[in-house]
Amino acid sequence: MDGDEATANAPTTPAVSVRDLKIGYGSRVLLEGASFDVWRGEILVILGGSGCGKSSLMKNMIGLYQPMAGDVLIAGESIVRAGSTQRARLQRGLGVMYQAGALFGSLTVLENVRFPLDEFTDIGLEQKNLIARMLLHQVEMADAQSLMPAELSGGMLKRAGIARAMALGAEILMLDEPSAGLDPITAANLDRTILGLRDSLGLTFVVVTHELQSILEIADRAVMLDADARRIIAEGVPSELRDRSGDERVRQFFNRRPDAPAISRGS
Ligand SMILES: Nc1ncnc2c1ncn2[C@@H]1O[C@H](COP(=O)(O)OP(=O)(O)OP(=O)(O)O)[C@@H](O)[C@H]1O
Repeated sequence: MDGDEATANAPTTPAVSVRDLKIGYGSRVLLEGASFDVWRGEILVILGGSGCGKSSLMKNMIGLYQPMAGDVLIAGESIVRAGSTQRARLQRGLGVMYQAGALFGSLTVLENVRFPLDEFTDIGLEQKNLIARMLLHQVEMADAQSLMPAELSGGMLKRAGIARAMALGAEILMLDEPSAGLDPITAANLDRTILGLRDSLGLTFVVVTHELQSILEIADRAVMLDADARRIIAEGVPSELRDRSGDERVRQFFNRRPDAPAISRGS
């Protein structure tokens, strides 16, 4: 048996691989020794309390910031060590939605979704409009294409942001706090859309959130960060982390207990 050949042909390259990553700002370290994989078609959630570095981790994963040490591989290629051309190519395979959807206020919803195609492709206008409408249809926003962002509800802004993140055909979507600021029903509907996109298009999602309900609903796996430990303190299936984690900090999070000391709250 040819082991090398088997390895080369095995469909085991993660969509994203985070390897011994150390991140921070200036001399301040937020997280170190972080390693995990995101598999194709998987929804992986990054969770943890406020300020533990979830968004910063995501920004390092998409090559927006340079980590202090370690590596991030996108489909096997390092986005950390990539030159600018290679990095731009890798980034085009990553669709990113920032917290508020970040739409341009002076453009219609359709124009916002079309924007990456206007910027990065030579496709004709009719074709681009067709793609943008199709994307809006996929996020259940077909009727809103002519509206301005100011006319949209919070949930609609997020949906339009997701459609725009998909415009260049990204297979990996990174969503920063998609349910933040949404009422529970709107958040649940958005969760359903995210699951639908994964199921119908096979997209891979990395979702930063601390919305417990959302985590339990959509995540195949979660990695949990902790500000004090500056490490990943848990990784696994959310319901198993909730029910079986031996770590009090993890149980506190999943059982919605406030930031009480991990000890002394027992019986
Ligand atoms: N560009 C930056 N320069 C310096 N410090 C930053 C920068 N961005 C974030 N920070 C700091 O890093 C820490 C982690 O921030 P980050 O936004 O990554 O956390 P988070 O877990 O996503 O928080 P939240 O859940 O509140 O959004 C915070 O103390 C923040 O002030």
